[in-house]
Amino acid sequence: MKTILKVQNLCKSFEDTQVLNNINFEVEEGEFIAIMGQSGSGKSTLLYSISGMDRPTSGNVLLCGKDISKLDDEKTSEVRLKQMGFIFQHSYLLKNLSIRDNIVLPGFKLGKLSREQVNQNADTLMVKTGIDSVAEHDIKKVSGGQLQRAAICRALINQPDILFGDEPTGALNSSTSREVLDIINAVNTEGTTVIIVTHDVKVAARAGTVIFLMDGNIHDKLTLGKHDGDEEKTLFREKRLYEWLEEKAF
Ligand SMILES: Nc1ncnc2c1ncn2[C@@H]1O[C@H](COP(=O)(O)OP(=O)(O)OP(=O)(O)O)[C@@H](O)[C@H]1O
Repeated sequence: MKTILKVQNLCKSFEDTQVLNNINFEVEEGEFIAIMGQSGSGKSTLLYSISGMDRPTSGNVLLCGKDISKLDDEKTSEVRLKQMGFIFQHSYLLKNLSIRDNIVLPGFKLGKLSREQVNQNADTLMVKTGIDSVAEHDIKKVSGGQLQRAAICRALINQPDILFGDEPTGALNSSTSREVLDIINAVNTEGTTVIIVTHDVKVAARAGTVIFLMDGNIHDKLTLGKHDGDEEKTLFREKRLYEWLEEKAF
């Protein structure tokens, strides 16, 4: 297996408050990592520092062997557009644009493929995620679950190496959340590396490895192995994770 992301001695401070202390970990291509930890432990700060959304105070972040932590803003944006996809709790789709137009936008911006090819790829993604019937709808006229699926399609339009998520199902009800998680698992099974921050055991139990942050340090890791979609095994994974978190007094 190839290492896709290598985080070395990563520290992050805001003014005189150190939030991340010397974080080290590696992610293999095709892994699914969940980052958990108490509120304020530094989960989002870690996600932003390894995905070019924020700059570490010190340390290195190697993406496919290339240090992205010292790149200027323009180069960082380029790396993010080409190699990373992002989903958040809220979809942040652009108002007054259709679902399709939101999805194709990063593809047009990258300009690697023709507009026709980008549109075809958007069609494939929308069929896969079950939103092809609302492709031309205004984003104000679709459900929260459909919006989040559209956000996933937008994140995947440039075939990123890594899909990052910050509480990607945090605003969804439980059945919609399950459907979105199934999509994320399917994307991962097809080979995209996934790294998400979550408080939710049901979300983290979909990951192969759970990293537990405490006060800006990696306190522990739990290996659950690849999720294969089996519902009974999902329940077992959730139970295993609950027990592990209980040990940590989470
Ligand atoms: N831009 C910022 N400026 C100053 N302090 C910040 C900034 N961003 C985060 N922090 C601080 O860093 C610490 C970690 O925040 P972070 O959002 O990473 O935690 P978290 O584990 O994701 O929390 P939560 O689960 O509540 O979202 C907090 O004390 C927070 O106040």
